[in-house]
Amino acid sequence: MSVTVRVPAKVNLQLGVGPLRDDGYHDLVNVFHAVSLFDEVTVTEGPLAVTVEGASIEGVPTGPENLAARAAVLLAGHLGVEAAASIHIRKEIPVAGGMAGGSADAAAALLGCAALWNPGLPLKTLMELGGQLGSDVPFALLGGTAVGVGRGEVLTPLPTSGEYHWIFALAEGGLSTPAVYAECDRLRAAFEEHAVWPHESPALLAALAEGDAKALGAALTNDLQPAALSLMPSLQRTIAAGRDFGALGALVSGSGPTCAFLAGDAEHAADIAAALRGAGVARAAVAASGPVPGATVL
Ligand SMILES: C[C@@](CO)(OP(=O)(O)O)[C@H](O)COP(=O)(O)OP(=O)(O)OC[C@H]1O[C@@H](n2ccc(N)nc2=O)[C@H](O)[C@@H]1O
Ligand SMILES: Nc1ncnc2c1ncn2[C@@H]1O[C@H](COP(=O)(O)OP(=O)(O)O)[C@@H](O)[C@H]1O
Repeated sequence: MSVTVRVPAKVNLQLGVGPLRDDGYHDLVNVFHAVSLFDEVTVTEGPLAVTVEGASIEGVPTGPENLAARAAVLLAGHLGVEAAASIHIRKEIPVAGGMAGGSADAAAALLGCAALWNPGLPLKTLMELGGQLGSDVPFALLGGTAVGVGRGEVLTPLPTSGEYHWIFALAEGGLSTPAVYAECDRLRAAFEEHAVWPHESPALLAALAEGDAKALGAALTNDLQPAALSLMPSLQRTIAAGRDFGALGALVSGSGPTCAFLAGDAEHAADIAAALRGAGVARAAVAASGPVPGATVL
């Protein structure tokens, strides 16, 4: 028997990063938004294995360290069953791109394996297990738009109106999430900036509730952006180009290096994507929309 799960990428609409905690993590205010770039994960009963296909899959492990395999092993342990899951990942989400592709695959594997081994398992249990695998995994199960606090794993769905049109400029190569957090701490220390306790942005929440893309564009923020730009200065040109081409908002997605641009409608998004491709400031530029549902069995 086999189950296929479709799971979305995320962009962070607000990433407020608090001080470094004793456990090596930062307290966050992390406004997640699921967008229509998807990985597809097929789980088939059989010996534990991972295969990956996609146009750009360099760096994705196929051994037990793949987050999808770790998810299968964690769930099997929780249920007291054998981790008999042969996992195939069709990758569209950029790797190490700040769009939570690995977390998405872990979420999809949890849902797919649960469908095979214990179909009645509550989503809440899967989200708790997901939080043990990575801070972004619970959101990939939930989808939509939500604010995450703690490490980002304690989620509250946010009310939104309408559909938002995005362009994602993909970079050559990736950025390591721990390295970007470490660079954020280094820059803060170097400039004697004291990390303040982050709060949800009232302007952002109002824009989302009203479906006001222009106001949302103006309210997008990412405290990791200076660190990502410091590690990959070429991203400054990418961000500037998107603004020049009329994006309503522009920022690095999470820990980067993918850059996200907000457009007024689908046509505007297609125009900005074409202009970014023509300007040669990105490996690729793809249009997508949000919010979309979280991991879903097909
Ligand atoms: C930055 C964000 C924004 O959503 O994602 P990406 O943009 O990389 O996808 C997340 O905070 C990444 O979440 P995730 O990729 O699940 O990270 P984890 O596996 O939990 O942690 C990896 C490492 O990132 C750092 N980390 C992560 C979360 C957090 N709140 N504080 C941290 O300092 C720690 O160094 C940790 O060891
Ligand atoms: N299923 C997976 N897909 C992608 N990367 C994975 C996966 N499992 C483990 N990884 C590792 O996680 C790293 C971060 O990948 P990813 O989740 O795509 O990026 P980000 O954390 O920037 O959103 C990769 O470089 C890779 O080594």
